[in-house]
Amino acid sequence: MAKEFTYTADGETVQEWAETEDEAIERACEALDDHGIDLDEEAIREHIEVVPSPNRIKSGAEGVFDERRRRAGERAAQELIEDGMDVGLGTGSTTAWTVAEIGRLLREGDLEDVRGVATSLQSHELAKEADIPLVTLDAVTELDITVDGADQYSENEPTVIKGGGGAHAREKVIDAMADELVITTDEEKATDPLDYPVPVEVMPDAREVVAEWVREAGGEPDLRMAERKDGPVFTANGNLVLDCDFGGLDDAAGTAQELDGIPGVLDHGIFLDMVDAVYLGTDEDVDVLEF
Ligand SMILES: O=C[C@H](O)[C@H](O)[C@H](O)COP(=O)(O)O
Repeated sequence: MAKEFTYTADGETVQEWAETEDEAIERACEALDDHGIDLDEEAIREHIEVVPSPNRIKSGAEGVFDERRRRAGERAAQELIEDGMDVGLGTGSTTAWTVAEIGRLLREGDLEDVRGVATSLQSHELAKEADIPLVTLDAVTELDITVDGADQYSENEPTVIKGGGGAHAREKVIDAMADELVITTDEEKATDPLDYPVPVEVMPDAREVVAEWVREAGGEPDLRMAERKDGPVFTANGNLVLDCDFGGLDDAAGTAQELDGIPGVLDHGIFLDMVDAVYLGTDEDVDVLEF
């Protein structure tokens, strides 16, 4: 988790984040000086909160500090999580705010007895740092709710595309186990029909033949390459990811069915008819779509 300083005076907001509290204080002092505001270190510390670290999330500071995603993620935690719930904790920049907010509500005594199941190592680490008690996936068979993110959502059907961070196979299990699946996202990710290239997790040795079968199903597969490592991305399950461009998914159910039937595929990123609600952050507020 990173640290963020926020201070508002005379209608002006000074906001700085850093990986450590000391760095955040240093940046806050510089920013306050620039604004001619005098605040001592103790007061600065009082205005520092724990926030998700952009260095550990694929979309970086631009995604994590997108106000619309932050608003949606936090609002979902405030409105949906209740005492005693077992909660699936989604992956990505938007649900990172849900995880951070659940942690804050627990620390401040506004929530109790909540247990989380992480959908990825990223959300596991975040939840640990946010002091959310965690249980392993094999310790539970049902969840009260999962709050997850999406790479694209539809305003007209309860289907999303996920897996931009390669976490979709585990996410699909945890999303399916929940009585309620709520997607947190921002208004820019709405598209009809869905056309985000579908992430397909595939056994490494089977990548060429699976790519061929994806082509026969009408998709154009592209092996996902790593950014700070030579070669391709390996998932948490030791597999590869083919990003498969099908153009617009006029028949999402048909495409999902074809991908389900390909040997060597662990899972794909079409989450068909799974969504109960979408919390979408807008520039001003959070809108809720219910299905
Ligand atoms: O594999 C990653 C997940 O499916 C994420 O939930 C998805 O990529 C959305 O992430 P973000 O909220 O950062 O856009």
